[in-house]
Amino acid sequence: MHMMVARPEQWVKPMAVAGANQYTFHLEATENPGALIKDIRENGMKVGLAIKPGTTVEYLAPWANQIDMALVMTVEPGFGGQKFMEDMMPKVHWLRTQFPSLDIEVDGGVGPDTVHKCAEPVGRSLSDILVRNFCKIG
Ligand SMILES: O=C(CO)[C@H](O)[C@H](O)COP(=O)(O)O
Repeated sequence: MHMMVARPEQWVKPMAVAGANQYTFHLEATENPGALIKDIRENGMKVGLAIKPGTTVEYLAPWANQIDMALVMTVEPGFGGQKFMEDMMPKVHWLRTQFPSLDIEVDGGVGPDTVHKCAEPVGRSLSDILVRNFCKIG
């Protein structure tokens, strides 16, 4: 579950009860990421940590060894259909280099014209999970 919400603390238990196996929250939305990570684990879920385009990857780095997945937003959160922000790719590259076993998700503007930019290999594939809400095939 990608929880693009304010006060993500309040939805941990309900999502676990609903059967979620991973809980991704936005680093910008909490004042205590460590406590939230612990709570998610204690509720039996994997931890995903997302950052908005304006947030530096160094802000995420202290938590990288405690999470299962880092999500680099390649659009501003809010709505679909936005243009892929290629200038977010250095964040992905840096994370892949510093934390080789960490799963990395890219969300926003991913499509036939941009997907290769997310997937160029750096040891292993640059990004592991690509999010696309609407995709026309054929
Ligand atoms: O919630 C989102 C952004 O707030 C979407 O996950 C993101 O925009 C992906 O959509 P698209 O298919 O348009 O790239």
